[in-house]
Formats: sequence, C-alpha cells, structure tokens
Amino acid sequence: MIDNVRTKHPLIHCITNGVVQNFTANGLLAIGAAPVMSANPKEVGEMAQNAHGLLLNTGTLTDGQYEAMIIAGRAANENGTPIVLDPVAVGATSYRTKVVKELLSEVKPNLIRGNGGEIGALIGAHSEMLGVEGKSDQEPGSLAKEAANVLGTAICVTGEVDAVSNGKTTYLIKNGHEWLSNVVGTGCLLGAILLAYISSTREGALQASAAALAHYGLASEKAYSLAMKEGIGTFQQRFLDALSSLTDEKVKHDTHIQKV
Ligand SMILES: Nc1ncnc2c1ncn2[C@@H]1O[C@H](COP(=O)(O)OP(=O)(O)O)[C@@H](O)[C@H]1O
Ligand SMILES: Cc1ncsc1CCOP(=O)(O)O
Ligand SMILES: [Mg+2]
Repeated sequence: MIDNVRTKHPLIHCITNGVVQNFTANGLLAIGAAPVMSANPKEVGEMAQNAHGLLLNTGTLTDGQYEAMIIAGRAANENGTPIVLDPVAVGATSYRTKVVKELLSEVKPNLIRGNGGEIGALIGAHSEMLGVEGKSDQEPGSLAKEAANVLGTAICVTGEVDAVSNGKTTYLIKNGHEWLSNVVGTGCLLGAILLAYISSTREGALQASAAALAHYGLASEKAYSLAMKEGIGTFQQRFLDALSSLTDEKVKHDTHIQKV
C-alpha cells in the first residue's frame, strides 16, 4: 500500500495546529504525499475541492480556523473527498469538547484519530486529559469499536497498542516505539499519514488505516534501533528517513496486525 501512496502522490490539505505544521509537511513528503497547509476561510473551500484528502486538527484551534474547517469540510463531504479528524485535546477544556461536537454535527469525517483520552472524551466515557496528553482505562480495541458505533465513523485509538475499528471489524497494531511520545507532533503527523493512505487506496478506511499504522510503527522501531545511543533529536530525523525508505515487502514481513 505504500506503493499506492507513492504512485498517487495525493494532495493532503491540512488545517492543523501551529506546533506541528512543518513536521506534518515533511512527514507527508517522506511517504510520497503532497502537503498543503491552508486555513484561510476565503480559500479553503477551493483548496479542499482540489485536494485528495482533508485533515482537520484542533490542536491550536482559533475561531477563524473553525470557520475554515466547516467550509472545507462541507466541500470535501460534497466531493466525496476523505476527511480525517484529529480532535487534539478534546476533553481538556469544556470549549474544545463543545466545539468538536459542533464540528461533528456539520462535517462527517471518514476517520477520527486520537489517543485513548481524546476518544473516550468524545463519547463521554471515563478518560483523563492533561493538555494534549490523554489516557483511558479501556482497552484500545474495545474503545475504538464502541466509539465507531456511537459516532458512526471509523475510529483509530493510538497508544502503546493502536486500534482501528469500523464498529464491526477491529484491528490491533502492535508495532511502534515509546520514543514517539517524546517527539511532539507524532500523533498529528499520524493523522495526516492515515489520510494519505485512505485517499490512495480503494481498500476502505479500515484496511488503509491498519497498513498506515503498521508502516508508522515499523518506521519508529527502525529509527529507535539507529538512534538509541544518541537521543530523541536523532530519533526524529531517523524516523523521517525510515518513513521514506520502508517498502511494502518489509512492512508485510515485520508487522503485528491482529484482527479481533
Ligand atoms: N508507549 C508507546 N509505545 C509504542 N508506541 C507508542 C506509545 N505511545 C504512543 N505510541 C505511538 O505514538 C504515536 C502517536 O500516538 P499517541 O501518543 O497516542 O498520540 P498523541 O500524540 O496524539 O497523544 C502512535 O504511532 C502510537 O502508536
Ligand atoms: C503541544 C501541542 N499543543 C497544542 S497542539 C500540540 C501538538 C500536539 O501534537 P501531538 O498530539 O501529535 O503530540
Ligand atoms: Mg495528539
């Protein structure tokens, strides 16, 4: 499936937070996608119409960005362009919880990706949020499945084990390395990469997401093996290298994807 992304070179329109713009753009380029960051309400409708995927990330949400998300989201929905929502820090403040729920009443994403705390908060399950960090007591697979049924869209819950579910079928992906948590933006970049996979394959959001999660996790394992003596600065660089150099064959060979 990496080959599909590299062949299609999908344009991924990102309305995302100010912390991760550069990392997200470089990560998308590394896997063979084409990033464009645009959050001006005056142009996002047109940009979303020309894009192959739209990323909505609420990390540093402003009123103008929210307006842009509604305009771009409607344009993408009308065109059948896939949308991934990363509801960063939902549950951390009552404003974010309210605004993300409002967004979901206007725009229908094809996938929502968040950590356990964020996905738990979205469905009113018990979870803990501290700024952008979150956790849930629930197993990621059961949380993803429950949230997919409640919200009516595919859900990806990330953490030590990642899960993606459409409410019926759930995949658990056990690749990955904990150092990803020490580099800001690795959750946000993952949302963009999930979208690049979804917009480049005909397999549907579930299969595409499982492949993207395996690719991402394996890249972090490779990066750790090369950077463990140096530290997380080197890890971040090696991670971008590994995202760009992994092959479908290698991913197929070394992944831990379990269907439950
Ligand atoms: N303890 C861990 N072990 C391995 N991988 C992890 C761990 N924690 C997070 N990850 C990975 O880090 C990436 C970002 O996930 P996460 O930290 O849950 O997102 P966020 O940064 O939005 O909270 C995912 O690829 C996830 O698999
Ligand atoms: C630190 C921070 N604050 C607002 S958005 C953001 C980035 C969060 O990125 P990630 O969830 O991918 O670590
Ligand atoms: Mg996040």
